[in-house]
Amino acid sequence: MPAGLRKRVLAGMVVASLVMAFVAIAVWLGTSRFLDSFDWVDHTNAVLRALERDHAAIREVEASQRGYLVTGQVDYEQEFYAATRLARDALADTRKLVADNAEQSERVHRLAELTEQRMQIAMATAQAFRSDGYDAARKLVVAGKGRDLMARIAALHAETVEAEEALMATRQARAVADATRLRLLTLLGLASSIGILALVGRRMLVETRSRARAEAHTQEANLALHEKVDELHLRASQTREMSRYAGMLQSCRNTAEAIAVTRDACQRLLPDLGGAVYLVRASQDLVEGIGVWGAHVVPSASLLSPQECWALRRGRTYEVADVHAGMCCAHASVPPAEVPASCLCVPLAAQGDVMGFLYFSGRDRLAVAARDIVVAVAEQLSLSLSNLRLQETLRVQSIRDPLTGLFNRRYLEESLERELARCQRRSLPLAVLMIDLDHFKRFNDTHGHDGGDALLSQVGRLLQWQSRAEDIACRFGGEEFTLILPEMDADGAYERAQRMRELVEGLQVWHLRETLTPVTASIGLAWCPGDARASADLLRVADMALYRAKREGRNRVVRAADVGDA
Ligand SMILES: Nc1nc2c(ncn2[C@@H]2O[C@H](COP(=O)(O)OP(=O)(O)OP(=O)(O)O)[C@@H](O)[C@H]2O)c(=O)[nH]1
Repeated sequence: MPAGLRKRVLAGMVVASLVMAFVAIAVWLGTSRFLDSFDWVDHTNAVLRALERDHAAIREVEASQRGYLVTGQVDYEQEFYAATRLARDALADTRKLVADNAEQSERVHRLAELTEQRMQIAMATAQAFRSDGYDAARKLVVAGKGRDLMARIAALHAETVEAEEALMATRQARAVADATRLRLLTLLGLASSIGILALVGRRMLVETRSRARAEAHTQEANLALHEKVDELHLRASQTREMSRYAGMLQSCRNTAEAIAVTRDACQRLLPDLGGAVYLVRASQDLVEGIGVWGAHVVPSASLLSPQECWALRRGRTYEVADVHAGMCCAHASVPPAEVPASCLCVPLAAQGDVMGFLYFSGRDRLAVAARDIVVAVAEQLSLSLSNLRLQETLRVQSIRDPLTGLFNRRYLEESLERELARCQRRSLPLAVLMIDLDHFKRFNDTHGHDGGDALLSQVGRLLQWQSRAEDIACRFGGEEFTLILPEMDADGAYERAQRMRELVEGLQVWHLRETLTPVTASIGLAWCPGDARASADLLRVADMALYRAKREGRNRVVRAADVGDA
C-alpha cells in the first residue's frame, strides 16, 4: 500500500475510532442519565405508594377507634393502638422517602403532625370511653375536632399526592426525553461510524483501482517498450541481412547465382513466407518460375503468360491481403476457404525493362515491415539482374559476331587452345573445318552488300543448327567460317564437311522478296593428332586444304592430309 494511502486510511480509522469512543461514552452517560431518571420515577412511585399507605393507616386508626367505641371490646382497643403505631411507622418511612425534597418534606412533616394530633384525639376519646363511658367519649366525638383534623389531613394528603404526581409527570417526561436522546445518539454514532468507515473504504477502493490502473498502464508501457526494442533488434538484423544480401548480389556472376542468393536471403528475412523468382523468357511470351522456396499457402504455376500476373500487366506491386476476398492473379491457386492466406507479386524491372517478378504467399496479411523488405529485395534483385544482363550482353558482344551470331575469331583462338588441350589430355581427336563461300565477291556485286549480309547471316544460322552442343562455330573473317569439332576424327569430320557443303549448296536465301542466287562452299579439313598438334598449325593446315579446294575448282572438301600428295 502506498505511503499516502496508508496515512489517509490510518487517519480515517483514528477518526472512526474517536467517533465510536465518543458515541460509546455518550451512550454510557445517556444510559446512566436514563437509569437515573427511571430511578426517580420509581422513587416517586414509592412516595405515592407511601402516601397512600399513610392515608390508609390514619383511616385504619379512625376505623379501629370507631369500632372500639361501638363494641367496647378489648380486641378493638388493641387493634386501635396497633393502628396508631403503624401509622406513625408509615409516616416515619414517608418522611425518609421525601427527605430529598424540601417542599414535600415540609408537607409530610405537617401531615405527620396533623396525624399525630388526630391520633391524640382518638386516644383521648378511647381513654374517656374506658374511664368515663360512652357518653364522655361521644361528647368528644361530637365536638368534631377529630373530623376537622381528618378533613385537613385529607386535603394535605391530596396536595402532597398532587405535588408528587406533578413530579412524576416531570420525571417521566425527562426519562422519555433521555431515552429518545439516547436512541438518537446511538443512531447518529452508528451512522457517522459507518459513514467514516464507508469513506475510508471508498477511498481505499479508489486508490486500489487507480493503483491497479497505474500498474496495468506501466505493464502496457513496459510491454510496448520491449516490443519496440525487439522490433529495433529485428530491424537492425534485417538491415544487416539486407546489406549482406546486396554485397552477395554484387559478387554474383550469373542469374542462377543471383537467384540462389535471393532465395537464401528471403528465407532468413521472411521465414514465414513462401517465395519464388519468376523471369520472363527471352521470347517474351512466357514467364518461368526459376527459384522457389518455403511452403506456399497459395501455390503458383511454374510457367505462365505475362498476362496472367496483375503485377506484370500493371507494372506495379500487386497484393491480395485475403485471397478469399480479393482478386488473385490467374497463376495463383486459391486454397480452400478455411485456410486464410495472402499473396504478393512485385515486378522485377530496371531501366524500363520488366524482367519478371517476385512472388510471396503466407497465412497472414503481410506486415508493413515485411512488405518493405520484399520491395527492397525486388529492387536489389532487379538491379543485379539488369547488371548481369548487361555484363552478359557485353560478354557476348566481345566473343560473338553480330551479323551471324557465331563466335568471333578471338574466341575461336581461345577455345581451340582449350579444347585441343582437353582432347589431347584424354587422347581424343579434334577436327577443324575451314569453310569459305565461293565467289562471294561476285555474289556481293550481284545482290549488293545487304544481300551478301543476308547470305552470311543465313550460313551462320545453318552452322549453328548443324552444330552439336560441344561444337564451336565461328566466323573467321569476311565470308570464311571455322567449325571446331572436339572428339571427332578425320572421317567423322569429313562426313560433317560434306553434309555442310551440300546444305550450303541447297541453301535458299530470301532478300527483298526475291530468292538470291545459290552459292557453294569450299571446305578445308585438318585434325589432331593426324595433321597437326598445335592450334595454330591445325588452323594453318586446314587453311591450306581450303586453298587446295579452291584451286581444284571449289564446292568441295579437301583433307589436309591430301594436300601434301597434290
Ligand atoms: N556483304 C559482305 N561482304 C563482305 C563482308 N566481308 C567481306 N566481304 C566481301 O567478301 C569478298 C571476298 O572476296 P574474295 O576474297 O575475293 O573471295 P571470293 O570472291 O569469295 O572468291 P573465292 O574465295 O576465291 O571464291 C569481298 O568482296 C569483301 O568485300 C561482309 O561482312 N559482308
